[in-house]
Amino acid sequence: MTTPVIGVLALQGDVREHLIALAAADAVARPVRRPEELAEIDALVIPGGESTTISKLAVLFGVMDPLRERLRAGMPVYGTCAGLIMLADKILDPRSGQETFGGIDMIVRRNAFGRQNESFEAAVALKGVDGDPVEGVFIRAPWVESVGAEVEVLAEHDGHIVAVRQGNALATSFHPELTGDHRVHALFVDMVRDNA
Ligand SMILES: NC(=O)CC[C@H](N)C(=O)O
Repeated sequence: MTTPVIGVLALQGDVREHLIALAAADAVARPVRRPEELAEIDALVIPGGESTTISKLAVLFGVMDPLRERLRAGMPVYGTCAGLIMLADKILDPRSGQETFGGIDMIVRRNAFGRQNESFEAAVALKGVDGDPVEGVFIRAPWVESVGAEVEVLAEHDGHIVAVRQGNALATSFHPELTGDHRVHALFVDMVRDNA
């Protein structure tokens, strides 16, 4: 495959940081928010932000269904934080009307770490990333309450699942795009190349 073209869903959230991290990991990165733009990418990142807002805007911009279709067809996807929530087949505590794209057979709890600690950083050993643990930046982060048989758990923090993979879908509760360490994005770009 030539250099993969990876979109960053640009409805809301930290889009710019993902564009920078993907470019550093040798992908062509571009913001996408319209169904026609979705058709032109090899893979997609769903950024952190606010999952209820992303859900509403996805419906408004007409990308909810086209994106679900592409995910069902196996397009590689990586979601961070709110993006992880958007990839969950089920949310434990959804706001009314909140929908997800789905794609990972898991149940997530929103703002799960929030009660103890709104935001924090912790070293996270992530399967698939060699060397030092990654710096996990958790911002009102969800955790994964439970996963189905097809889901591989890649990392835990304090006994809670914070990174998973199912087929071509990768998700982390934390934000590697905010750290300047591009190893997780490089892992995703490798997934995209393997898929080609
Ligand atoms: N940093 C984040 O993406 C926070 C996620 C946010 N708490 C949500 O529920 O969408």
